[in-house]
Amino acid sequence: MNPIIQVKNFTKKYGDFIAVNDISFDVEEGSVFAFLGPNGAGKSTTINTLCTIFEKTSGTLLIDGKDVSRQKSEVRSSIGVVFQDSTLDAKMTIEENLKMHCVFYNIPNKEVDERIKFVLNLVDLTNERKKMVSALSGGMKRRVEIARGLVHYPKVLFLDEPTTGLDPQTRAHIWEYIMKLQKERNITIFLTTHYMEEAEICNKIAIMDGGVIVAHDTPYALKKMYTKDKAYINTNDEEEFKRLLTEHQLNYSKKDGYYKVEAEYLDRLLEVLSVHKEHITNIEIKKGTFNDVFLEITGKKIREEG
Ligand SMILES: Nc1ncnc2c1ncn2[C@@H]1O[C@H](COP(=O)(O)OP(=O)(O)OP(=O)(O)O)[C@@H](O)[C@H]1O
Repeated sequence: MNPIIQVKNFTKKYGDFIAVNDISFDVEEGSVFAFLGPNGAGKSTTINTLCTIFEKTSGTLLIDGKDVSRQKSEVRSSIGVVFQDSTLDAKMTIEENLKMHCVFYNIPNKEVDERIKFVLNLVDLTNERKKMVSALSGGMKRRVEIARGLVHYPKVLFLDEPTTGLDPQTRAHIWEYIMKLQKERNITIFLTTHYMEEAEICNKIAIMDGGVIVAHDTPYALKKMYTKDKAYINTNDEEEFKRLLTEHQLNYSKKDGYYKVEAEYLDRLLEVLSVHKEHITNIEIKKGTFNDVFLEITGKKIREEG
């Protein structure tokens, strides 16, 4: 395992206010890493410091072994950044925007065409390259931003809510590109999202709240730790069913005519169901969701899209 991003005891203060309080985490090379948290958690502060835009107050932040405070230009050539707000020049074509970025990054002239061809192919925009950015849909603009973030061949791509405001089909396409980058180019993706189903398909997730990291693990481990499966049951003998649940020390609640029973103690639940089977009219088992994980850890619902 090779950590391409290393954050150690990072603190950032704005005046007396501690926005990020002594956090440490690593991101493995070639992984897709989701950085989540409610509003004001400290995500943007952390990302902006990693991207060399903000100065840290204390701690060590390394990207590909380079210090983000002391080796800014080396770090900048190792990272690509796609922010939420478009920074494309709308009065230029896709190709012109990419060319401008190549100049900015001192890409040798002889390599420019090949690189532009390569990144446009990655996001399926080869045939659109002569189009003006002003004429593109929101999804296409986001794809151009991703292509531009890649044209200097970074090792890490930072994506700040890459799919916010896009329709489900375009979101799915953006995810295809993200996964392709990871698999075929071994690019490390560091992203923020408020779509829990997107966080769930990442390799690792860190959840920030109040300036600290409150959870950091695989989606599977977090789900296992923070959610419980539940059984939704209808019965035609409620009194007897309640008696059995109580006798077997199973927590339950009743809503809209069905009993919601925690399926944590499966052996006890199966015993109740077996004794009571003649009276059960419907049963459904629901798995815990990643929304439950987020709610359980932060006590807050993830921001819904407006
Ligand atoms: N320039 C600043 N001066 C003072 N306080 C700031 C500044 N920038 C951010 N903060 C505060 O620092 C805390 C962390 O902010 P940050 O933008 O990093 O959070 P976030 O997790 O990215 O939130 P969001 O999801 O809303 O973007 C917040 O309380 C915010 O108000």
